[in-house]
Amino acid sequence: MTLNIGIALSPTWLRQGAWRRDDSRVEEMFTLAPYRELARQAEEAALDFLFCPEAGYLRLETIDKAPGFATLDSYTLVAALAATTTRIGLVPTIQTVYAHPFPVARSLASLQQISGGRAGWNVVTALGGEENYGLANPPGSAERYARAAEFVSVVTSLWDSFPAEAFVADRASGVFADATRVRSIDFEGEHFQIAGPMALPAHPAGRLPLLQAGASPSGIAFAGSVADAVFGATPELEAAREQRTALREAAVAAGRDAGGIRFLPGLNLVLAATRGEAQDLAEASEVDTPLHWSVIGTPADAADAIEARAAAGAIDGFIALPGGSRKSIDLFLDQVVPLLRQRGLFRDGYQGGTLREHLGLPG
Ligand SMILES: Cc1cc2nc3c(=O)[nH]c(=O)nc-3n(C[C@H](O)[C@H](O)[C@H](O)COP(=O)(O)O)c2cc1C
Repeated sequence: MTLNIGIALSPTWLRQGAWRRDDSRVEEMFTLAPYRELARQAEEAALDFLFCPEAGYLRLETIDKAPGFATLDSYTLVAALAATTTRIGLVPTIQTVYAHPFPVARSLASLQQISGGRAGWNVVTALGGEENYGLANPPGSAERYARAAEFVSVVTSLWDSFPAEAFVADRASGVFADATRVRSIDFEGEHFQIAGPMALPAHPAGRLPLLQAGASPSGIAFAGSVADAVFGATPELEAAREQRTALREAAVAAGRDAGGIRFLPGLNLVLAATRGEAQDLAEASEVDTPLHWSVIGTPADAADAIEARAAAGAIDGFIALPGGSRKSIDLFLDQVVPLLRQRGLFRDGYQGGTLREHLGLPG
């Protein structure tokens, strides 16, 4: 079995009290430098993708003590890294509750072009932040997912409205684009009215892979109909197995193959050469890990935990969230990933150039 492996591009190594370490380089957290370095290391380890969450608002209650949701904007950061990397996939998070599909479709199509087919999109229905969009309350779950379904449908129609093959650029005949293949979409939905077409062609690599995060029955049904992969928060193995099964059933209910959707839970990793050191690191950094599956231990402990969940049918891969200190990133990429390779759980090097290829999706 080949796992799909991403790594979070948010500064997970500064979480809770870890930013206070002498070597945390917290002063650089709003510059490109630490993320460019993480991207380079992750690409050397041939990971599938960089995954950038996005909260879009700040929790005032905790900002005095820890960064919380204070981060660079997800899309902007990923777009900057498209220029500093060549192989690794790039997955920003963009919410569908307050955004508008036309600029989102355009931004992602542009990212797909400038990255040479390495872009993806983590579709979320927003954690919060309604106060920043003139609303007193967030819309209810059913409404958010109905809008998300329409949003994704219109974005994909816009991507298809100017297909890659329509960009001809034939100097001899003077044909720039095959106008018969570029079409308006004239979309009239419940939430959006958009004529189109998209103002740039699709990339020949094909449609951007869609990730999704949301765990309610509506979220799972939505993922079943559109997502290629799902980011989850499942601390316990049994919960992970149940969510993976529910997602596979939702894909089948939506007329897709069960294997067309991959479950990739978050994996907190606080790593050190010995278990004792890892425990000390977790304690010193006040790392608190209730939300996600967690390993506090050695690289071998992490590889064992990953192998056990894969063998139990609980995961198709994971998104690494290294914490405690930057050392956890180094140990994950330099030691855990090679151990997974030795155990036949991860491919050797890149076998393609696009995110679709890294994820094993049909072209
Ligand atoms: C593991 C996980 C990660 C999430 N990451 C984000 C995120 O980065 N940004 C965001 O706005 N919402 C994020 N969400 C929130 C979801 O988009 C969604 O609003 C929330 O989970 C409620 O939907 P649900 O009831 O289907 O779970 C995340 C949710 C989960 C479960």
